[in-house]
Amino acid sequence: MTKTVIIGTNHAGLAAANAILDHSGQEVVMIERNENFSYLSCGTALWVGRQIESVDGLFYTNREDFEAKGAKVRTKTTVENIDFEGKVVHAVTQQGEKVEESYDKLVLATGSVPISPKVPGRELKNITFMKKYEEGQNIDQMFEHEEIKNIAVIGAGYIGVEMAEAAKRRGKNVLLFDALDRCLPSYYDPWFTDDMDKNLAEHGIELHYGELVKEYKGTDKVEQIITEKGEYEVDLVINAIGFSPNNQLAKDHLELFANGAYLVDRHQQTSDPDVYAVGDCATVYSNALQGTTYIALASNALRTGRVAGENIVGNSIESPGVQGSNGISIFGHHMVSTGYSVESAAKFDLDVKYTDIEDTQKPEFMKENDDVKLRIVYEANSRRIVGAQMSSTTSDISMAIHMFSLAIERQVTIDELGMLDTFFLPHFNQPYNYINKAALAAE
Ligand SMILES: Cc1cc2nc3c(=O)[nH]c(=O)nc-3n(C[C@H](O)[C@H](O)[C@H](O)COP(=O)(O)OP(=O)(O)OC[C@H]3O[C@@H](n4cnc5c(N)ncnc54)[C@H](O)[C@@H]3O)c2cc1C
Ligand SMILES: NC(=O)C1=CN([C@@H]2O[C@H](COP(=O)(O)OP(=O)(O)OC[C@H]3O[C@@H](n4cnc5c(N)ncnc54)[C@H](O)[C@@H]3O)[C@@H](O)[C@H]2O)C=CC1
Repeated sequence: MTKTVIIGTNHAGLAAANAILDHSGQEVVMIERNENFSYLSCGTALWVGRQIESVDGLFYTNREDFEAKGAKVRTKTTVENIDFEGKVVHAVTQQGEKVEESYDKLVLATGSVPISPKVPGRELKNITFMKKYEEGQNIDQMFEHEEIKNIAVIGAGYIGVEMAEAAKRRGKNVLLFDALDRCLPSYYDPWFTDDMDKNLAEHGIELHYGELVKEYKGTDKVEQIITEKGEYEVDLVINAIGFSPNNQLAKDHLELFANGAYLVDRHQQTSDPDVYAVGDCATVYSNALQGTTYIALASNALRTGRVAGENIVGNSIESPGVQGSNGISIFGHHMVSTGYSVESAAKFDLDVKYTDIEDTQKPEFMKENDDVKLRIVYEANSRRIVGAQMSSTTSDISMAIHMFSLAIERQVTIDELGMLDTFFLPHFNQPYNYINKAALAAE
């Protein structure tokens, strides 16, 4: 009987536990410092912005599901340290009781922690992050109060843009700050983010780009934000300037990636053969980069958790690697991307070209139509596709990006895409689909 201890039971830890518990003869202990399980943080902005009726649906499992499969589940229990020689995990419960668990195999699924801007006044009340369920609940309750009028969101990445929309949907004044000169810089080129910035501004969100917070001012609660460009009255600050891997428990024992994530191979194994790392605390293999990188996404957490679990029970499977596919929809403006944008490719020294198209999805003669914008990024010498970005204000384009994700994984070239068999039916497509057209136009 192999005994596996899993530290952290959110998306990655749960996926690993499920993969192991699907096989007999396994002992699994799951340790989690929070009380709740499997919270889909992506729903926070939807709930706070009242786009969904309740938060209840944002939990997709619970401890009873895992106990029914024979796992021992320790919630409200924080792992304090790990004896890697003796293979023993030391933890403490919220009541202060010391517990320890020996292990044959260990899965680190401790996720990520929000990056906190080190500015004076950050300890004032009404300055919050947006990672945990409780933080989302707290923001939601504060939005109930009339006097909470001016909301500053620091960071115009995924969380920041989604929370800015949520606050605006609740009738608040919203100031959105970012260190860079646009929103969503990690995954999209300006050709796309300019449209999103226009969409945000048209919905009354005040954009403060290229503006760094220097200080928070107030007596007990935050009242003002000071930047190098001005001073702003605020009642609530939401910090969303990125995550860093939570490597607290093993940073002195395991090999680390440049940003501190646990370095893992394609089996999710760390430099200690009995220790696996999954989700936001670990690296991933990028098929676009053809190398190791760090991409914190729930989609990666689920897949890496499963790969680790399968390897622990003896199925020596390899991760197929990832493309960092992602999407966002703000006031009905949909954007999806996979792999690298032109700007992010440059950061990774990928020498790329790109081809763009703006088109309608159906023939002009159709009464109703959908707009679509597509950029395909490909490596200059190999001509293999390394990225794609798409947007539409009228239709769901998410399925198309999955095709580009597979194309990157399988190293399809831009020339192969030009003659890809895409069906023609006026209700859906033109005789030459916009994907074919963009690829055929590639230089
Ligand atoms: C607001 C928001 C919206 C998001 N939206 C999306 C989205 O739409 N799509 C997407 O793909 N991704 C999204 N993400 C990112 C996604 O949530 C993360 O990539 C995902 O949660 C990573 O899962 P994980 O299990 O690796 O880590 P985490 O979710 O960070 O979970 C780690 C767990 O480990 C526990 N833990 C840590 N240390 C200890 C310890 N010492 N002892 C015991 N327990 C410990 C923590 O309490 C936590 O429960 C969003 C994130 C946020 C914050
Ligand atoms: N739809 C989706 O797929 C979603 C994914 N996520 C994931 O969760 C993780 C965390 O999301 P975010 O916190 O939004 O990170 P992010 O990396 O997407 O955005 C962080 C933003 O903060 C800015 N920034 C950095 N330092 C700053 C500073 N000092 N002052 C002002 N701005 C600063 C950056 O320029 C960037 O625009 C990301 O990995 C993201 O992929 C989160 C929400 C939704």
